[in-house]
Amino acid sequence: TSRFEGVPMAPADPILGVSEAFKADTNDLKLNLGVGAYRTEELHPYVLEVVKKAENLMLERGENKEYLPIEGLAAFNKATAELLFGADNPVIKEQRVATVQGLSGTGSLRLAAALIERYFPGAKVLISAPTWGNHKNIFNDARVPWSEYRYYDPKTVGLDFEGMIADIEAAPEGSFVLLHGCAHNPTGIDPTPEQWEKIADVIQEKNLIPFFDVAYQGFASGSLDADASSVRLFAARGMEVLIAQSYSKNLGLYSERIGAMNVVCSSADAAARQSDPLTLVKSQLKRIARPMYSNPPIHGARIVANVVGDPTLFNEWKAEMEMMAGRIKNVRQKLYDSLSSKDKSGKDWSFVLKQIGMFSFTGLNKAQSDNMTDKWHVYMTKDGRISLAGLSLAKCEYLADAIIDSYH
Ligand SMILES: Cc1[nH+]cc(COP(=O)(O)O)c(/C=N/[C@@H](CC(=O)O)C(=O)O)c1O
Repeated sequence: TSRFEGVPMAPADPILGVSEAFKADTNDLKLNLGVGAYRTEELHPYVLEVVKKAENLMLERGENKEYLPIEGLAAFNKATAELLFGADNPVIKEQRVATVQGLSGTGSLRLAAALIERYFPGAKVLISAPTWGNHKNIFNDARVPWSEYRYYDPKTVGLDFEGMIADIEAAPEGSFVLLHGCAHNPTGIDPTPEQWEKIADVIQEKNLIPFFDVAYQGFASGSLDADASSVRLFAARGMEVLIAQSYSKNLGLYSERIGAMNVVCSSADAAARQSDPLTLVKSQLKRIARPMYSNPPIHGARIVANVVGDPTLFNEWKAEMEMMAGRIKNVRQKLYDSLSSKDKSGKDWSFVLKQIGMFSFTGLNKAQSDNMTDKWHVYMTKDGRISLAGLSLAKCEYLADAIIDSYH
């Protein structure tokens, strides 16, 4: 007998496990609306043109594969902070941002969780109800306590703003509040600019710490600046903020694992570098990263630095992001049209149009989601989320039939 027999079977991942089930399905009607990964109208994965151009440039240069510093590629760290805030933002000019390259969004969130666990003992993180399927795992494994703030209101299929504010107001001083920068996952429901102002007010009044997860900058609206407006609003108030970034979706670098952890500190006493909070925080993020993975992979960092660093490539990237966001908006509209023309029940499907980003939160419960898969071969997460990025215009009628059948 093996000494590993006592190891229990881990549950399938609520999101990535759906892709495994999809692959196993032999029915050619099958649709993978599970994982949030962009697909073309032909439902193929998409490598951005600018990524190919940057990689050709890199190949011609014949760069080496020496270890990166623990904090990552300097050119990437500079570019990623400037993308997030805008190069002329005071937090950049005053050098009040510490940036450490992370293993994409997940790895960056994990670095921050480890920092919280180590230097903010007892502090908890407030996460939205519902939230991205991996947030709870990340904080559980980092042994950081969390609790939920109300976010989704099934009655209005909208934001429960009063509940959200009440739960944030009730949080103990010094708690971290995890916020989705844009394109909330899984609901696709974002606060309005006025609501973001109120959220910032409450976090400031209650002396809480804002912690942004920015996984879709530029991919939600097609504009890098618009999608970063919530983060920039908090920074403009002089607040200290944690921000995790990912280039999985907006630059299509899913498996390159490229992202960053940014910390905005209120004071950056550049002279007294030793006691400067940024230096202290960066030193501890490095201390955490070294035994975890030592130093990050260089390839994705170079791609981002090359794309952002070259004005032609940067503009081409913006155009490709608008194209991707545009295709998803078209699919969203076509799905809405199909649902409202096919469904005779009089149900109001306009929530499908109001939601932003990659996902639509259908309101289908677990049993109904199971019906989508078992009967219609539509693969989606059991919280009722569908990734529109995996949907083509050609398949919208079929999906509408499946949703209507599953609802009623
Ligand atoms: C909000 C959010 N934050 C972080 C991540 C992590 O992505 P990374 O590739 O580590 O940078 C994802 C990925 N979301 C999609 C894929 C996944 O679950 O990993 C998803 O929700 O389908 C998010 O949706």
